[in-house]
Amino acid sequence: MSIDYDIELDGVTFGYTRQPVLNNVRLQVEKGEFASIVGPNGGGKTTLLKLMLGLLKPDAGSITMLGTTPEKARLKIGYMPQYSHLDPQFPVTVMDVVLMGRMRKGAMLWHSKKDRDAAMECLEEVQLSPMAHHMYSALSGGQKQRVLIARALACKPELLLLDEPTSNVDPEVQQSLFDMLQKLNEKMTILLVSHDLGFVSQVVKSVICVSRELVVHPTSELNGTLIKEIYGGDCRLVRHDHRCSEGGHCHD
Ligand SMILES: Nc1ncnc2c1ncn2[C@@H]1O[C@H](COP(=O)(O)OP(=O)(O)OP(=O)(O)O)[C@@H](O)[C@H]1O
Repeated sequence: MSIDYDIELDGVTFGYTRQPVLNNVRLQVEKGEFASIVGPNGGGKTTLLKLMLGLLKPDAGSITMLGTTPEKARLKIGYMPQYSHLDPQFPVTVMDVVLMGRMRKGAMLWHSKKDRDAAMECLEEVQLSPMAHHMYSALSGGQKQRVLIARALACKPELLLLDEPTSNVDPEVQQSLFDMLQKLNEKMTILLVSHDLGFVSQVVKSVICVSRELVVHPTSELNGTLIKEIYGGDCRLVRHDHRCSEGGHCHD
């Protein structure tokens, strides 16, 4: 039986200058997978996501997303960027922010009832529908993250790419984001970038380490030596007990 991959990179090399940021990257993420990219600052994680979205073009190698080119697949990929360019004080409602995810090239500036219904469904998904008409600026950090995830969901994606979804939120909020992402993973493939190996090792089935080269590990392989390899000498050790099997993943 052939395996269905949502993300396939073969021999991808890319550099902003002559110096490559990513070198000969090979990667396959199966449909339904929950995978994470980890690695040191400047290791090329965000660059890898931008290549997957077709926002950057590889110097060598090929990228297949949802069985087609990144450009063609883009409408079926929900993307939450690392730092939202949205001014947190900008006077927009929660609904306005989610509707931004429904905007298409050449689309009108007004939104149809269908758009509004779809945006409300996404807010229900992240348990924020009662706040649809609240000002975005009045929300907590964790609620803002949820709204941005709802915006990424608004295009009804088959694949969700999240760049640092847990930055600037406290452990309790991280836990609720974690629960929410696991629920979403029942319906779509998720790839997230995170510095937080503690968070990642609880959630995902495989960890993709990016530091110019790329290595994929099952989360069960994560240990102090490997973490040092990923992040360099000075790092916080994260202990976790976690097993992966074909039937899914579970905690000891
Ligand atoms: N637009 C750009 N022009 C030139 N160099 C860039 C550009 N964007 C990123 N870089 C460089 O490419 C390298 C990889 O950057 P990237 O943002 O992909 O890393 P990252 O792993 O996401 O880092 P972080 O964890 O800090 O977000 C870095 O050395 C960065 O300085």
